[in-house]
Amino acid sequence: MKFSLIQMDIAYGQPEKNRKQVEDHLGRVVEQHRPDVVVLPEMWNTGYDLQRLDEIADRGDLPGWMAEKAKEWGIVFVGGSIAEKRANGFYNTTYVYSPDGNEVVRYSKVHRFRLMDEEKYLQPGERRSPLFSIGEFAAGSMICYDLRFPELARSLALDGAHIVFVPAEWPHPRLNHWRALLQARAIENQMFIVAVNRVGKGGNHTFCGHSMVVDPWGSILAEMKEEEASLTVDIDLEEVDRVRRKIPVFKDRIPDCYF
Ligand SMILES: O=C(O)CCC(=O)C(=O)O
Repeated sequence: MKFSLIQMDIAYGQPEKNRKQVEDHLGRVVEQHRPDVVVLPEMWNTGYDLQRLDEIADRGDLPGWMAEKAKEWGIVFVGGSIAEKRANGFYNTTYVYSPDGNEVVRYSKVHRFRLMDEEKYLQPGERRSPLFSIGEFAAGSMICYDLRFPELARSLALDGAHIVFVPAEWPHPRLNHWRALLQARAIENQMFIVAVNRVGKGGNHTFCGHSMVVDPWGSILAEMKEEEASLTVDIDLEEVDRVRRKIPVFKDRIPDCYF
């Protein structure tokens, strides 16, 4: 199965410009590589212009637009995440669509990143499983800072996830954390991690790119640098079961010992 990661710059607080950029990237990537799955970065419609969310957050247009794109291109579309306005506030939400344009899951980021003031502007997501299917395999999604909470990735793995997507806007100077945590989550849960970060500047932050695919053994199958680019990787999801048979971590867990 082919997975395309779109590592893009995001125009600060300019949703229309960003939608056009996504449309262009998507068309190019799909025509060139014919992927089965395409993944975008976090909050690709607005960037971290949190103070202007009332003006710029999506009010219900983008989910329908992403559904159409999934159908037009016949892809599983992991729509990164978008800033959206709901009746009770703003959320940072991932929508995933099947190739026939149906929504298969939506997940709003639960852990809010104080270093970038998320708790002042965004509501935490509701507690429900971000699990969905890609063919016969279970997949899950989390968003950026969620990566620091091994419990979430472990819950997805315990629910059967073979692959977890991590759309992000992860800034410098923590590139070393990004790389180490992605590998750690893949190794400890013996699953694929497909992580899509943005590049460029926004507000006071410079984002570090290095989107990558990590396999269940912890090897980085492919990694981008710090420029706008896309990456298409062939992933054999059956590798998860092979690794889990080799070192049967999930059989050897002793939940009673974990206080
Ligand atoms: O955890 C980090 O260092 C970065 C997290 C982040 O930038 C985010 O959640 O948007």
